[in-house]
Amino acid sequence: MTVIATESLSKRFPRVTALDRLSLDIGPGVTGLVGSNGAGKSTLIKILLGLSPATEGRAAVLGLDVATEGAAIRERVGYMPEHDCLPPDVSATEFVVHMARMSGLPPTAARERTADTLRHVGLYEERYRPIGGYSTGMKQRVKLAQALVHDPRLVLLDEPTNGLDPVGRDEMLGLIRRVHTDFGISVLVTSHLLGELERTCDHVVVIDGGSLLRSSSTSDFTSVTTTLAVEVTDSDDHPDGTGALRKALTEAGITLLGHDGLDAEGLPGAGHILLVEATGEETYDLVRDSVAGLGLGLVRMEQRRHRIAEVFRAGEAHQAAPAATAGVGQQKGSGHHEH
Ligand SMILES: Nc1ncnc2c1ncn2[C@@H]1O[C@H](COP(=O)(O)OP(=O)(O)OP(=O)(O)O)[C@@H](O)[C@H]1O
Repeated sequence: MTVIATESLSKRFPRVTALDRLSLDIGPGVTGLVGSNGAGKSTLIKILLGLSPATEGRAAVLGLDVATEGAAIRERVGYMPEHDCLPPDVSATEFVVHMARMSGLPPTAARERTADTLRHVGLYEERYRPIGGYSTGMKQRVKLAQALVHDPRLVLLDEPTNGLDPVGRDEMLGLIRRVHTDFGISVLVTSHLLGELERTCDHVVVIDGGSLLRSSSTSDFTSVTTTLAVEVTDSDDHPDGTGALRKALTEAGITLLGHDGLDAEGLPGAGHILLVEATGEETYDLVRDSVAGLGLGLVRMEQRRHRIAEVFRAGEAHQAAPAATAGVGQQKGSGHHEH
C-alpha cells in the first residue's frame, strides 16, 4: 500500500528550484526524509498537505490528490511544523483541545483525546501550565501531541528533534517510533541528522537540491560491507600497537582503508580503529596472525555495516563537484562507500 506517492514533482520559486522532478513511493511505517538545510524537505511537506501548489508533477497522500483534495488530506494527516508556533499564554491542554476542535472533534472527544495524547508524549503533569514557561523539549512534545490528537493515519513531522539535547532527542525519537508501533500511524519524519533516522526509521529517503538521491529500506542502507574494523591494544614492545599493526598488514599486502573517522555518528574510538578491506576468509586469518605475531591484544575485529551518513556524504560530494556526476550508485569501488 502506498501512503505517499509523488510523480516528477517540481516546485520552482523565482530564484530557486526547491523540488526538481521528485518521484517517490512511500509505504506504511516510519520513513525518514533526509537532506541538508534547503534540500526541499519543508517544501515537500507543504505540497503534501495541499497547502502549497506544485509547479509541475503530481502527488497523492493516502490516495488523495494534493491539488484537489487538500482538505480531505488534512483531516487524515497530522502535521508538526518545524518552527516555534505555539501561543505562550495558554496551557498545553487548552491548545491541544483547540486543535482537536479545529479538526472537527466534538467537545468531549476533543478533551479525551487531548488527555490521551498529552499522556502519550509525557506531558501529563504539566498540562495545565502556560506553554510560554515550557522548555524546548516540552514545546516539541506539544507540537507532536497536536499532530496526533485527531487520530490521523499519517503524521508529517518536520525536524522534530530540532533544538533538543541528546537525551531529549532520544526521547523524541522513542516517542516517534511508538506513534507507529502503538497506534499504527504512519510517520514521515524529516531530519538533517542521519544517525538518528538510522535508528528510528524503517525506510529512508535522501534528497538533495530537491532531487532524489536514494530511497531504500534502512537495512539496505546499512548492509554489511567488506570492511573489517580492527582495534588492538598497545604493548611494551609496541607502544603504538595500531601503528605497528598497520605496518605489518601493509607489508602482508592487505589494503587498509584508513582510520575510522565516523565517531561523530556514534562509532567509538576515533583514530585507533583500522579499517581493513576483507577479500575473503584469509584476511581474518592474516589479521589474527599479525596481531598475535606482534604480541598485541585484539580488542575487536568486526565486519562493518554501512552507515547512512556515508551515502549522504556521497551526495554532498556530488553537490560540491557536479562535473564528477558522482551519484550514490556510482560510488562503487571507492573503499567503504561500496555497496
Ligand atoms: N516561499 C519561498 N520563496 C522562495 N524560496 C523558497 C520559499 N520556500 C522555500 N524556498 C527555498 O526553497 C529551497 C528549499 O527550502 P525548504 O525549506 O523546503 O528546505 P528544507 O530542506 O526544509 O530546509 P530547512 O531544514 O532549512 O527548512 C531553499 O533554497 C529555500 O530558500
